[in-house]
This record gives sequence, structure tokens and C-alpha cells, in this order.
Amino acid sequence: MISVYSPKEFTKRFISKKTKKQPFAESTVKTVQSIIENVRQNGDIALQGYMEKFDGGAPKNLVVTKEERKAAWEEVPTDVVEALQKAAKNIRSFHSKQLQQSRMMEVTEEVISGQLFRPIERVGIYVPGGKACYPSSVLMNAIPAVLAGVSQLVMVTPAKAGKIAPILSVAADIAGVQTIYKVGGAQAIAALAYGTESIEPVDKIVGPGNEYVAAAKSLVFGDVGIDMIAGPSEVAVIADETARPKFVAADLIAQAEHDEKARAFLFTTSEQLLNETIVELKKQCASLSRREIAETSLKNEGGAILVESVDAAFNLVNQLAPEHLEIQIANALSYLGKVKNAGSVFIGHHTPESVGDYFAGPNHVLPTSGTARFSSGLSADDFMKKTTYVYYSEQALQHAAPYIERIAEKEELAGHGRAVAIRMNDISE
Ligand SMILES: NC(=O)c1ccc[n+]([C@@H]2O[C@H](COP(=O)([O-])OP(=O)(O)OC[C@H]3O[C@@H](n4cnc5c(N)ncnc54)[C@H](O)[C@@H]3O)[C@@H](O)[C@H]2O)c1
Ligand SMILES: N[C@H](CO)Cc1c[nH]c[nH+]1
Ligand SMILES: [Zn+2]
Repeated sequence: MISVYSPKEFTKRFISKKTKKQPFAESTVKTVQSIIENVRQNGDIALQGYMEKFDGGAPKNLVVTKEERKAAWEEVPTDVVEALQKAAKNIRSFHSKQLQQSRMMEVTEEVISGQLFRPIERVGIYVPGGKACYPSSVLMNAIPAVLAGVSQLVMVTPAKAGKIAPILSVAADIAGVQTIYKVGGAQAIAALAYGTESIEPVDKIVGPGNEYVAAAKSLVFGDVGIDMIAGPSEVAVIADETARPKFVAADLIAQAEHDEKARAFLFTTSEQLLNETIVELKKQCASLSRREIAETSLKNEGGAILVESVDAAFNLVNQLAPEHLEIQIANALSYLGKVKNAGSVFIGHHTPESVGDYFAGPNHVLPTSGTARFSSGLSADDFMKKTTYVYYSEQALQHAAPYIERIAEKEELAGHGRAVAIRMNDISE
């Protein structure tokens, strides 16, 4: 079951930069490099080969047709559609508040500066589909893109024997995805970045995936934009003696069941809670459909850590910078100010992470592997570019000229100085 660490052992294994694991194995990077090269050289034929190899067959037509999308609605029960629509409404409402307007600032009568906010034109969403099916990820990636005004929104996801799960197609319709391609893995990322006969290249790729997908995103970055390099899912739970072991265990399992490499940590001030949570973990895993994945993740990548105080727990968590943080302690809300580094926070005994994964509104695509120290979850901002602009009148340039020329001189860039001086001479002529 879950491994127990002292704070020191935990720091050494999961935080210390010297001993922390590298994000991708060398062998993964090599595999992905060769997949990308093959897709660049051979386009659709390469994609078909990988689909045969990994997904149990390759469809002739990579695009999910209008007829297939219509038929998908017949296959998804109405209560599920209703749940997706309710979740979509909350996600839309939360992300609509992130939209920013272009702004113009009149610095003086003679000087104007400002910022243009423009949507990215063509975006590709990766929706994972290897070990589980994620309609919620369709909503989380597509809704902010649509709100930001992305005009061409496409999605890729692995097909199983040539078919994608109908619920993904329905979620794509609810969210406003225009085209769905039946391809996943590193090959789908390469196709989105460089294009094939069937897939036009995009300007930016967003969305989570396994290590092959994440490594591919990191390798194509630069030729195309990416949102982040998302590693395996993570949760850290800070719990005191008021926490309920069965709630804590359920939340650790909810994250561990994603992937053998998912990471679920408990930081607690109560030895009794720690022991009872371990008992609960065993009990709850026993009846879990994804038992093997969850148990492997908890044993190899998870950890339970007994800490001296709640402050000590926050100290470790802020160094870890987890994707998700749950605060299951008395007066949990009053501890929000102690959070420095975390992707998203779930406060109190009745806010499991699942609320945020599916329904509340904030995005579930979040920074992992400590990157919450310097980055944030997916938002409408990720689908916008910000272009700054300035306007100077003749008179304004005259005022600024001596300063600009001085700096140009010091940088020994005479051409820069001349671009100003030439106009001054023009004015005085
Ligand atoms: N951060 C988030 O918001 C979020 C949301 C959902 C899922 N996730 C994570 O995304 C990941 C999903 O992974 P998944 O595997 O289920 O689906 P996936 O779609 O990311 O990967 C499946 C594809 O991986 C490729 N692949 C598999 N084995 C390979 C090999 N040996 N060599 C080369 N390519 C190979 C295949 O092309 C396959 O189609 C999980 O880690 C999960 O925790 C994260
Ligand atoms: N917990 C995942 C992010 O780490 C998101 C997700 C999707 N579906 C269920 N959970
Ligand atoms: Zn989840």
C-alpha cells in the first residue's frame, strides 16, 4: 500500500533537485523523436502504422464524420448529456471572467500605447484516451478556447479499433470543437505540429496526455506553441485529526487510479489519521475497478508523511508545488493564505478534487511536477496573444529623442540613434 516517509526522506525523493527523477526517460525521448521524424517524412502512412501498432487498427478516414458525430448522440444516455451540459455551463461561466479586452492608454496627448488581445487562430486539443476516456478534458480544453475566439479548433484522441468513444464526440459538440481526428499519442502531436495529408498544422497544441504525448509536446515546442508539459496527475492532502480517514483515502485513490505514475501524498499531523487512512486505502482499493493501477501508483509514487504541525505540512507542500492541494483541516478556509505553490486548491472536508475535475468551473489542466512554482492552469489567456503598440507624435519624439539617443550610444547601436536623429533633423529643416 502507500509508502510512509519521514519529512526528510520525502524531501530527498520528491523535492530535492539533485535526487528528483527527470521528467522523461531517455528511451521515451528516443522513441518519440523517431515517431516525430517518421510523421514529418511519411505523413498519414506513418500515422496509420502507429494506430495499427498501439490502438488496435487504423481507420481509412482520420476525421470523425458528421454522420458519426450525429450518431454519437444516440449512444450517450440523456442524463450523461445533461451532466456534461451542466459542467460545461459552470466551466464557461468561470472562464468567461478571464477574458481581457484590448486596451489603449493615452499616456499624454501626444503619446498612445496599448495592448491588442487577439485569439490564436488554429488550436489543436489533445484528449487522452489510452487507459481511460476523458470527456471532461474535452470541455476543459475547448471551452476556454472557444470563449477566447479561436476560429479553428480541432481535437485529436486515440481511436480504439478505428472508433472514438461517442461521449468524446458529444462533449466536443457541447464545447464547440469543429474537427475531431482519430489519432493519439506522440504521432498525433507530430501531425498537429507539422501537418500531414489529412491534418493541417495548428498554431498551438494544448491538453494532457501520457509520457509519450508530453515528451512529443516538449520536442515540437518552438515550431508550435504548447500550453505546458503535463506530467502524471498529482494530489497532496493536508489533513489534521478532524479529517475523516475514509474521505482522505477516497481522494488519494481518486488521483492514483489515473495512472501507475500518478502521485498521491498525505501530509498529516495525526498519527492515528495516518494509520486509519492506510487501513481505508486497503479496503477501498479492494473494490476498485482500477485496483492494480491505483495500488501500483500508491506504492511506488505515493506517500504518507507525518508532520509536526500544519505549518510544516504547508512548508513541504509549497516546495512540492503539487497540481492539486486538498486542505482537510479544521477552519480550512482560513489557511488559504498559506498556499504559495499549487495548481488548484480544494478546501474543506466536502470538496473532493473530483468536484474540480468535473464540475465546479476552474480548469483541470494544471501544472504538474513542481511547475506550479512558476506556472498556472489552463485559462482563456492560453488562447490569446497580446500585441503591444505605441504611437508618438512629432512633438513627442522630439521630447524623447535625447534619452533614446543616449541609451543607443551606450549600447553602441548607432543605427538605433540615427533612426531618431534623422527625424529630428527633418523636423528642424
Ligand atoms: N492533467 C490533466 O488534466 C489530465 C487529465 C486527464 C488525464 N491526464 C493524464 O493523462 C494521461 C493519459 O494517458 P493514457 O495513456 O491513458 O492516454 P494517452 O492518450 O495520453 O496515450 C495513449 C497513446 O500513447 C501511445 N503509446 C502507448 N504506449 C506507447 C509506447 N510504448 N510507445 C509509443 N507510444 C505509446 C499510443 O499512441 C496511445 O494511443 C494519464 O497520465 C493521466 O493521468 C491528465
Ligand atoms: N485529475 C485530472 C487532472 O490531473 C483530471 C481528470 C479528468 N477526469 C478525471 N480527472
Ligand atoms: Zn482526476
